[in-house]
Amino acid sequence: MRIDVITIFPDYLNPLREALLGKAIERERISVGVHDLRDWTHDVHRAVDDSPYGGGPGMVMKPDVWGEALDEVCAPQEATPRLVVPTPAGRPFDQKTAVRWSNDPWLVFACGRYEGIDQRVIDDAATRMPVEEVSIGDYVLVGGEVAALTMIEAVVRLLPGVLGNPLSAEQDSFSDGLLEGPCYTRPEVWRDRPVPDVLRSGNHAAIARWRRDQALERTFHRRPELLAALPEGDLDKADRKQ
Ligand SMILES: Nc1cc(-c2ccc3ccn(Cc4ccccc4)c3c2)n[nH]1
Repeated sequence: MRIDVITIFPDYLNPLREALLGKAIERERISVGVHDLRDWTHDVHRAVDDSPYGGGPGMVMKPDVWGEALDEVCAPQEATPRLVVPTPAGRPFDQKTAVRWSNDPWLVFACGRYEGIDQRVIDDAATRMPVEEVSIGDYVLVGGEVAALTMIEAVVRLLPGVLGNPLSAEQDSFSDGLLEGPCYTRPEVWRDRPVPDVLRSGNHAAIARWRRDQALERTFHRRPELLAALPEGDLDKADRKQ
């Protein structure tokens, strides 16, 4: 997978070079290009923003600069990129989206700042490539870089050969529609708190049942709407006793 990120703060994307994602780059599972939007300005001030038409607070990112940047970064090659535009006004990003995008050959992230990017940039790009305006949650960030890092991590960890233990991606929270239950490791007792006996019983059926019950209970208390969204028949008889 190729990933390109366009931003006025390229150093914000340095964490991509660390740890798991850094290893994925070293192993050439992904290639990452980070581009400074100001490289496509032509004025002495390298301006990327201007006042909003219609008035209002803040500034809007200029369409001409973004247009030239996207023309170059997304220039047609053997694959067509999916353009991802983080925004508080976007469709919610979720695990299903991460799984869908993990099959793409090329993702380009357009990271805005200020009050956002002139809408005509998105509308123009959509005539040449799939474009998705996406939110990572109902809270307001200052720019798109943190959202891009979040989504890139969620997608790249799903690629074969990236995670040390591929099973953990399959057993993710949300992969079965439920939240992850609690996890434990040594010591067996810590500050007078023992590990639940069932986890040391060696009875794998009982362990699986306990873990499922914990996931159901946690989902019921913290995210009840996820239970309502479970596909018909996903809750088996044993679950209904919960
Ligand atoms: N889930 C999520 C995404 C963002 C996000 C993404 C990109 C940008 C670009 C500029 N801003 C600041 C902004 C503040 C308010 C209204 C509009 C834009 C951004 C915020 N916030 N929260």
